[in-house]
This record gives sequence, C-alpha cells and structure tokens, in this order.
Amino acid sequence: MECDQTALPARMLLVDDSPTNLRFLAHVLHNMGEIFFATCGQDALQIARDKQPDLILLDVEMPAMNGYEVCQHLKQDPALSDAAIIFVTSHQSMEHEVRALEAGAVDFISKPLNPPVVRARVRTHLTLKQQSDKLRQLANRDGMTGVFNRRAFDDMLSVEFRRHQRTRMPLGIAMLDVDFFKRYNDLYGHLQGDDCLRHIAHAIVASSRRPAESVCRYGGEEFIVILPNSDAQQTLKYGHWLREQIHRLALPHQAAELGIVTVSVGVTAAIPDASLSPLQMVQHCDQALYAAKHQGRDCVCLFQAPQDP
Ligand SMILES: Nc1nc2c(ncn2[C@@H]2O[C@H](COP(=O)(O)OP(=O)(O)OP(=O)(O)O)[C@@H](O)[C@H]2O)c(=O)[nH]1
Repeated sequence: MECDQTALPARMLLVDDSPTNLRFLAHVLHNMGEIFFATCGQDALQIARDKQPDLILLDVEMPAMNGYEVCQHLKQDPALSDAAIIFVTSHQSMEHEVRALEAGAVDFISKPLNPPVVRARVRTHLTLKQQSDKLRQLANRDGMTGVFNRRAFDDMLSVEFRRHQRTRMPLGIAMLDVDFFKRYNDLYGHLQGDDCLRHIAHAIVASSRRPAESVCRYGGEEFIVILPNSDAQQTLKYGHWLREQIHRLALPHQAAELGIVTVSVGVTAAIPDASLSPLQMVQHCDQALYAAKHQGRDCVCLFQAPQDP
C-alpha cells in the first residue's frame, strides 16, 4: 500500500552558502540519515521539493535569499511545510531566536557549532518528526483499507484543484461504487464484506501507477481517485481500466448477475477555473456514477455538462 514511510532513513537537507560549513555539518551528522546539500535559498527550495526532507538545517545569513525567506517559502508550500526546520546562525540574541521560531522553525542552533549538541538536537527533532508523520498518517488513512480517508481526500483535492488552476492543466476524478453490495453482505456476512472492500482497495491502488494518483475511501463501499493532468479521455480510459481490474479479481458474488463482484464508475475531468469548485467536481463525478448505476451497473460513465438550449 502507498505511503508508509516509517521504515525509511531520515532525510536531512543542509543549507549554507559556505561549502566548508556544509562539510563540517555533514561530518557531525554522519550515520544519522541521508544528507542533501544546498548552497543558496533557490537550490534549497528545489531540493526540498525533489527530496522531501524530514529536517532542514538552514543557515540564516545567505546572499540573495536569507534563511528566514527560505523558511517562509517552505512553510507556505503544503508539500514542504511539514519538514522540521532548525536555523543555524552566528547571531545569539533573543530577538533572532524569536524571529526564527516565529518563522516556523522548531529550533535554533548557534555557531560555533558544538557537535554533540547538534547531534542531540537533530536526533530529538527527527524523532518528533517521525511521530508526527505517524499521527498524520493515522489521521489521513481509512483504518479498514489503508487508503486515504474522506478528510484527506478533501484536502488533497483542494490542493490539486488550485495547482491545476495555476498550471491550466486538466484534473480528473474517478468515483467507484461496488454493485449490489447490500446483497453481498446479506449473502456472505459483514466480515467477508469488509474483506471484499480491502481486496478492491488494493486493486485500485495497484491500478494507480502514477505516485500522485491518490486513492481514497469516500464512503462505505465508494472509492474515489484523483488523477492529476488527466483530460476527459484519459480519465475515462482509467475508469475502464479500473472496472477491468475489479473483474480480474473475480471475487465470487452469487447474488449478482455475473456471479462476481463488479463496480460502477463515474468520471469527470476539467481544467479548473473560477466557474468551478472542488465540490462541484465531486458532484459531477457523483452524477456520472449515478448514470452508470442507472445504465445497469458494471460500466463507466463520463460526466457530460448539460448543453445550453
Ligand atoms: N461489509 C461492509 N459493508 C459496508 C461497509 N460500508 C457500507 N457497507 C454496506 O454497503 C451496502 C450498500 O448498499 P446500497 O447503498 O443499497 O448499495 P448496493 O447494494 O451496493 O446497490 P447499488 O449500489 O445500487 O449497486 C450497505 O448494505 C452497507 O451496509 C463496510 O465498511 N463494510
């Protein structure tokens, strides 16, 4: 299943315009995780996006973009804002310490660096970061299937919606509902019904090959997938692919016409603009799903905007 990163080694990004300082810090932190380097603010932001570090040791005094500005950019970006930031500076005044903490840093280390103190503080903040990652993961996941839950879906959709608004790229959504699931529960029992939902969740995750495709449990026997950069045809194709993957599972369902578990899928895609909201996109997807059920189930429908008379 996606996204359990608890077993991964810690990732640290060291940012300082002096290569000598970077070498020294890397030496101090050896064996504590994977280390990346940046010698200016712009590079730091790019590397943070690419490598998703757990912790960033950020020099305050740098040309072009200083540490506080880098911190501000990191905290404004939802994809980067969870990294723990420790400022490293030769300023020792209370005023600088307060400014660093107000900017969103978790700690403040003064130069000259004392290696055992640096290691101890980094270790503490890596432990805290791991714990908050675990809590976040628990809060965002559906306990039964392990995929994202409805709350996580709402957050991810609004982030993706804004991102696609900026890039003017199409955003797709596919919503899937198990057919005749009440009959399934009635025939096989609720526990086997739970198992069936877990199999379906795994199959959807396995069918979602791009890392940014986010699979969520939307309600009881309903799942929803966010498909970045997908136009209507690509989203429709994905919907058909999903339906076929559930067929391939061949989960027995003697109370359904085909004798196996099938799903109905509704899909929609749009380049988000001011006339559309994330909620409306979900409603469109739901309407398409309703149409698929209406057409006899075990099929895929694309939302069609009503034509002007
Ligand atoms: N086992 C199990 N059943 C669930 C869960 N969540 C919802 N359900 C059941 O899913 C069934 C959904 O029933 P309906 O909404 O009538 O839909 P359906 O029987 O699938 O019929 P169609 O959607 O029209 O094909 C209900 O019986 C719910 O109790 C769950 O977590 N586990």
